[in-house]
Amino acid sequence: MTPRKKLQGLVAATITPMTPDGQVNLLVIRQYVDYLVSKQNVKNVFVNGTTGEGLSLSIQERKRLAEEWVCQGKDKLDHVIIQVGALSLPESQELARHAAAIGASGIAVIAPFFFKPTNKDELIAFLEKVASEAPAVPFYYYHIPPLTGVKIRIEELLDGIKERIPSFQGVKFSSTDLLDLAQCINKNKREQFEFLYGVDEQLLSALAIGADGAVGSTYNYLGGKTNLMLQAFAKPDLALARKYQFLTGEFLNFVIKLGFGVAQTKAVMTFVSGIPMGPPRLPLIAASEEFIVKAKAKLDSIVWPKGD
Ligand SMILES: CC(=O)N[C@H](C=O)[C@@H](O)[C@H](O)[C@H](O)CO
Ligand SMILES: CC(=O)C(=O)O
Repeated sequence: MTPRKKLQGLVAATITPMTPDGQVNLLVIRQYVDYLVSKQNVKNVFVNGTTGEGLSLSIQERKRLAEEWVCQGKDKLDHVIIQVGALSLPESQELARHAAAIGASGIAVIAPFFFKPTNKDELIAFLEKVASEAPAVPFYYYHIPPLTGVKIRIEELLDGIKERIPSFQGVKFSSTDLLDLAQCINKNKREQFEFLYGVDEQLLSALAIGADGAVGSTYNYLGGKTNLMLQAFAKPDLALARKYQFLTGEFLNFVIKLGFGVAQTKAVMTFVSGIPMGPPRLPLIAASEEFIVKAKAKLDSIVWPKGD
């Protein structure tokens, strides 16, 4: 496999823009790319994941979106990772082949979550069948146990994984189990795997333990502030890094209490960026006007550290 730049820093888990009548709106992806790069300083994206409602889209919609992100991201984005996981193995394989054909920089696979793998061997068997359809494309496992119910620990999963999946590159780690993350990082130093953390409200803790970067929904609209947290951490100016984590956390803590999910993320991104993200797809229901008013007031009230 050709050597590539290790993925570090922030990756925006992209929202899937929709028209008011619920069609995927490809026309705003170009503007979306420019917004992420110029306003949030975020140059990596993770498409068709949780935030992108990837599992609520048809295969055709997923392919068209992946194509649009790769096409619009050309010469602007560093990495375009496509989430190709699906409940059906052949569909997942088809999406993996498609991602490879259009030149995606990586693929990620979420664990099947209706019939669930109950142990490491079952999970690896599934992942291997998908990865082998795109053998030259860096492969990420997407670990999100609160949504999939698949709780197989990553420490266990990674043991010997390169022999089964030679393209294995890393994990998108959306679990609060920092002990598991720490053990993975400690045991896999030689492998150069990438650990991308996915619980935005506690990214600083994951960085402290050695995460390389992060994939998350909030980097769509708080990417700039979170980049400043990363810079402070690298310096290191821990007091400043904490300040950023406390403030982004203050916003998330507030909206989580109101009820916060992908529908609300779409609404927040719409008022912050000005790009119409539209409604979510059923079974998700659009955020209420009351939520939007309160969330906007909260975000506007936050006083960020000076020098920014
Ligand atoms: C469950 C979920 O959507 N997790 C996202 C990524 O994995 C996060 O980016 C969260 O949206 C974020 O941490 C806010 O809670
Ligand atoms: C947060 C994330 O990574 C996702 O939406 O898939």
